[in-house]
Order: sequence, then C-alpha cells, then structure tokens
Amino acid sequence: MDLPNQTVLATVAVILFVTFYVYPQWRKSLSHIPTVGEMTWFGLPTQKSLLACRSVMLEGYHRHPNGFFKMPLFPFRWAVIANGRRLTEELSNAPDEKFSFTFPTGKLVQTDYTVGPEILTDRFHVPIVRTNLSRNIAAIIEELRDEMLQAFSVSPLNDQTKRDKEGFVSVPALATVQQLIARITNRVFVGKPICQDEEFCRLNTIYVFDVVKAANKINMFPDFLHPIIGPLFSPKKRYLDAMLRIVGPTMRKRRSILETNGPDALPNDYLSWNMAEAPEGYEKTDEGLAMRLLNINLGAINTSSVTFTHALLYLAAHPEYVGPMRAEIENVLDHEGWSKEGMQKMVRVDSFLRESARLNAISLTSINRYTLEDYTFADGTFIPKGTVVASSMYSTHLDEKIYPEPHTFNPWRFVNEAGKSRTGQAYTGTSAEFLSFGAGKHVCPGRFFAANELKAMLAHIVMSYDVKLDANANGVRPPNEYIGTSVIPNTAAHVLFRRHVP
Ligand code: HEM
Repeated sequence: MDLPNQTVLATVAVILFVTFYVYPQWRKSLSHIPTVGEMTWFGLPTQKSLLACRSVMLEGYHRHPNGFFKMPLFPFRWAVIANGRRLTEELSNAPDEKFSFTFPTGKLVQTDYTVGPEILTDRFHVPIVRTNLSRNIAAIIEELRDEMLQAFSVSPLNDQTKRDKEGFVSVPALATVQQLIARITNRVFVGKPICQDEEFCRLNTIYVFDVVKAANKINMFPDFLHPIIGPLFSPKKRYLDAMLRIVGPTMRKRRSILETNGPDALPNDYLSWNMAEAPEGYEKTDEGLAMRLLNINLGAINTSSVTFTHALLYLAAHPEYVGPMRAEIENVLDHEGWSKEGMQKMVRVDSFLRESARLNAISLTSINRYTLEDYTFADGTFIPKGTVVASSMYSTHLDEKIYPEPHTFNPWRFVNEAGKSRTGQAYTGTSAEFLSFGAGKHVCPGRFFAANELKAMLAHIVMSYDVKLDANANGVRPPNEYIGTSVIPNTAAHVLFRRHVP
C-alpha cells in the first residue's frame, strides 16, 4: 500500500515542480530564442564585444531573416532582435502598455541620476515637437536661414586667416558641424541672443557625452547600488546651474509677459511653447524649464550633427555629386526661393541625406523597446516580461533585396525617372525598411524640422563652398567609428572648405 502512495506523491511533486517552478522559469528565460554572439563575464562589455555588434547583427539577420535572435548587449544582458518587415511593423505599432519606449532609454542613460526622471515620466515635449514645431516650419524657415548664414560666417570654416595656398580652410568635420547645428537649432528653441551664446551652445553640445559617460559608469554597478553610486557621477547639477545662469533671466521675463499678455505675446520658439504647455508645478519652474531645454537639445543636436557629418563626408569624398545638386538648387531657388516649398522640391538634396542615413543611421538598432508583460508575437514567438526587443536597422538597411547594391553610396537612389522623390521615400518617409527616424507609434516627431535644417545646410554648402577631404584621407571617406550599437562619423576627419566662385 505504501509504494503506490509514494509514487502518487512523487508524481504530484514533479507536476507541481514543473508547473510552478520549471515552466515559469522557462517562460522567463530566453532559451528558446537562438543566440548569436558571445555573452561576456556578468554581461559586462569588453572591447571585443563592443566591436562585434555589426557582425553579430549581420549574422543574426542572415540566419533568421524573418525571425528573432538574441545577442548580448550592454547594459541589458540580452537584447532580442526582430528581423524582417512583419516583426518590425508589429514591434513599432505595439501598445505602450505592453512595450515600453522609455525603459531602454532610462536604463541606457540612467535618467534618474543623469538628466532627471521627469523627461520619461512626463512627455509633454513630444506633442510640442510634433505639432508646434512641425506646423511652424514654414514660418521659421526664414529665421533658420538667417541664423545659418550668420553661423557659417563666424564658423572656423570661414576663417580666412587659416587659408592654404588654394584658398581652402581645414576644419574638424564633426566638431564644426556640432557648433553650427547647436546655434542654428537653438534659434528655433530659444531664439536670439541666447542661440548665439557660445557657452550655451557648447554646454548643449557636450551635455550628451557627459550624460553617457556617467550612465556607463553607473551601469557597471549592479542595480541595487545605483541609488548610492548614481548621484556621485551625476553631471545634472553642473549643467542645470549653468543653464539657469544663461537662460534664467529670459525665462523670468517671458513668464511675466505670459502672465500679463498670454502665450500669443511670446516669441515663436520652443521655450515659449514649453512655458505655455508645461503642466503646473515643477515643469513651470525655472529649473523644470531649463532641464527640459537641455534635454530637448540632448535629443536634437547630437542626432542631427552626427547625421549631417556623415553626409558632409560623402560630399567631400565625391565632388562629382556637387554639380547635379547645384543645378537642382539653382532651379528651385529661381522658382520658390528659400521656402518650405523650395525645400520640398530639393529632391536630390533630400535623397542624398536619406542615402547617407541609410548607410549610417545613428545606431545599429531602431525601435528599442522593453516588454512590460509577457507577449506573444503573431508568428507565435513568446517574449517574456522584462525583455529588451529591438529591430535590426543596420542589417535591414544593407539587405540587397530591399536596396540593390546595398554597400554602394548611391545618392540618387530615392529619385524616380520623373525627378521626384520615389513614393514614400522622401527623407522623412519612414517604414519597416527605412528606420533612421524609427517607425510607427514613436517615430521621431522632430524629423520634419531636422530634415529641413539639414537640407538647408547641405544646399547652402553646395551653393557657397567647394569642399574636399584632408590630404591624409587619400580621397577615401574616412571610416566610421562603431562602439556597441552607436555609429559615429570618424571623429578625426577633417574637411576643407573654400568659398565657391560661380
Ligand atoms: C537627424 C536627426 C534625428 C534623428 C536621426 C532622430 C532619430 C530618432 C529616433 C530613432 C527616435 C526613436 C523612434 C522609435 O523608437 O521609434 C526618435 C525619437 C524622438 N525624437 Fe528624434 N531624431 C532626430 C532629430 C530630432 C530633433 C531635431 C528633435 C526635436 C526637435 C527630435 C525629437 C525626438 C523626440 C521628442 C522623440 C521621442 C518620440 C516619442 O517619445 O514618441 N528628434 N528620434
């Protein structure tokens, strides 16, 4: 009698163990997702792992073209990568309750300690960028151009005392572009004279690097130590104090105008929209406004500078593309002048930027999300709660079925036979096959502004300067720098500028 009882008990125990321990553990684990790449010691980054991301992504895409694979990715341990159009579309349109947009940024940037948690918890800046900024482009294009001309005229690229025998001035490409973009962008964010304040522009340019450096240090420690370690590395107070010194008086002046005369009496820029739209409380204080301004700059300046520098390096390496763009720009300016309509008609300029961004997006992944609950994709793949899922932008942009001769820079790839942008393939057009600005629910709302700004800058350079690479480059575009999933234009690259004489 004892024996059957023991067997029954053992069977019940096994069933309970499997149901309540093994099965939940299996559901939480990612063992059913194929692995590409090697996990490092405790998931900490090594030089090899930071340099391996591109080859891992290409291999994962090749082996699982319409499926998933997982790869080690600091600071998340694993990231599950979704390949192919169907999975990318499902991920990009998934609801926020299931897939968090903010969690991956929060962890990567350690927002609680570096830039402040409010930027992720109260996202009122997103509709401001989507509506106020994008709808105002026609109105602000004149100001953008005015600031651009002034910024170029005082830029080191115009320093005639540094001319060589042929009249060229050599400047570091990325640093020069950062200076220009910080100033031009801030004409629309805070207006004159603050956008011309060198210290203000310098701080807004380097802020992102100090934030990332601090976040990387914090992420080297286990999560439970972050509340102790985080404040020690935080650059927030230093930047906030400096911002308040520079922008504080303007904010107080505008607050009094807002209180007496209402929002229409304020200058037409991001700071004013922010002051009018911010929720009551912290966000309306000087501190709240200054942090939001810093953080909107953090999202705008580096992305735009890196993107534009990639394009500038192509321009300098390929003088043969200048002629067709000059002809187009001259024709457009004759008919439309420097206007929003004119910008739309600069189809070659647009295609040039899109092609450059296809080959050099700001990151290897796009649509980085985090599962807030267990989720099963339409293809049946189960992803447990607490997983980072992203789409493989790098491999998608190099897929020869989507982009013939994918490794070739073909600046007119997106121009059709009629000389128009191919349908859906203007620079700002997003899809599961062009992910530089993301896609779906959280697609970049600043892309219309960014595209207009970068097109105006490229058109200005094409019309006003001859550009070429430094002699050290031997006519070859200097190679990018890849660290983890970041794609950075060669930080040592120099470009030479000479005023163009028609
Ligand atoms: C060439 C320059 C830029 C690039 C490459 C870029 C790229 C991106 C990407 C990849 C995303 C995430 C999309 C996703 O996960 O689906 C994003 C989001 C965002 N971008 Fe941009 N961006 C650029 C310029 C700007 C500018 C100039 C602004 C502001 C004026 C801006 C504001 C934002 C905001 C607010 C979000 C968050 C959207 C949300 O929460 O739904 N971006 N951007």
